[in-house]
Amino acid sequence: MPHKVSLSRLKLTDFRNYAAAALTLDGRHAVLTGDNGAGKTNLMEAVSLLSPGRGLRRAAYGDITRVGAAGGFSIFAALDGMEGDVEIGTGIETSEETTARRLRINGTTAKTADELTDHLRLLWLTPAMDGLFTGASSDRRRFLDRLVLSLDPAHGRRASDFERAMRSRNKLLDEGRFDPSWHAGIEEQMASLGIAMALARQEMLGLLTRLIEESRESSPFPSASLQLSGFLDGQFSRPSVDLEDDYAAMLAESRYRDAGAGRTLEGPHRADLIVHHREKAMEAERCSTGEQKALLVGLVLAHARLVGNLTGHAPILLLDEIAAHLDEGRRAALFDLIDGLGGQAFMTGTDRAMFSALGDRAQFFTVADGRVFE
Ligand SMILES: Nc1ncnc2c1ncn2[C@@H]1O[C@H](COP(=O)(O)OP(=O)(O)OP(=O)(O)O)[C@@H](O)[C@H]1O
Repeated sequence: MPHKVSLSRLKLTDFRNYAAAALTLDGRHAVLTGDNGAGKTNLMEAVSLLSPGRGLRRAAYGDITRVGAAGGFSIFAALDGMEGDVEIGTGIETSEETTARRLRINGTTAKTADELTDHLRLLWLTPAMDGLFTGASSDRRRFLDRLVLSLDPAHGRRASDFERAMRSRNKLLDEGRFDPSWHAGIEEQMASLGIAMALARQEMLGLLTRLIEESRESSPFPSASLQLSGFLDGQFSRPSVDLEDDYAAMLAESRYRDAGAGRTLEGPHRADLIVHHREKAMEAERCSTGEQKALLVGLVLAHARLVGNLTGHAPILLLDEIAAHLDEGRRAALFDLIDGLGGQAFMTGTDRAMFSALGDRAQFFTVADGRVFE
């Protein structure tokens, strides 16, 4: 069983609808129940900001600050983390738009938010992700990149460096500048970063596929088969240096075409994650709403198991309204599966009775009007 990483304290100030709130957790799962609009998802969002990036809503930091607050928001958390006890403080100073947040780990300012991944890994599933299989490919790419990131923290830097290089190339093309040496430098950089990104995604899918196959029999959820499409299709077994050379050559050849299109038409930014319902041999997008949800839950839990196996530390799970729409038997099976992952899960719902099968495996909190109590 992987080591359990668990939050023991959470304090919020001027965060969404919380002027001030504090939770003391005892290491079990945390169930948050309350009416619509009470602040359950806001609490999950606060926990999600203990990972790099903009959290589970991908919100602008300025929007997170409580309306009417004089300054910015802050989050404080204490946890038994991957390297032992740790205290994390994060937030922004003013409610004005900002792209950076302050981050202190054990009282020391962190250089980058990537340092958070030394202490905990977080995975989430929210109702906003329900349309993942039918929605835009950019959402699936982001989902996939989050999966990669939770195992390979360098993936985020790679992706943002690739984006930056691609923007420079697009700008040169837009300005009608076709200086071969300028382009070659940028395109070489794009090739090395882009191929590394694609290979990291492919490796992640390979690991996940193997794990899904191994646990197929015991899972109450349908199993997904996963493929990347749209970039390097069928070429992943080739040496990466050859892939880099080919991609750089492809970029060099397509300068005029890309200038006409106003963007770079080939690359890891065009890849898509293709998911099939394995037992039905059906594309996920053609499955029913309930089947899609079950596939997604199965996928996220398989990934949580993978992170636990590979890092030796179970990730913290944020599962927003996960038990809704499930019958009693399926809910109980789901809770057993979540508990069996060995980590701490945060779960929300409107009705406490929905979580009764968790019994004393969970600590129950009531959320009402921006207040939270046991
Ligand atoms: N920056 C903000 N300042 C103050 N209130 C905010 C801010 N952002 C969001 N809210 C409010 O927070 C409230 C709680 O939102 P949240 O999404 O957490 O509810 P919830 O308990 O998850 O509800 P549901 O069951 O409907 O999903 C909403 O009424 C929303 O208007």
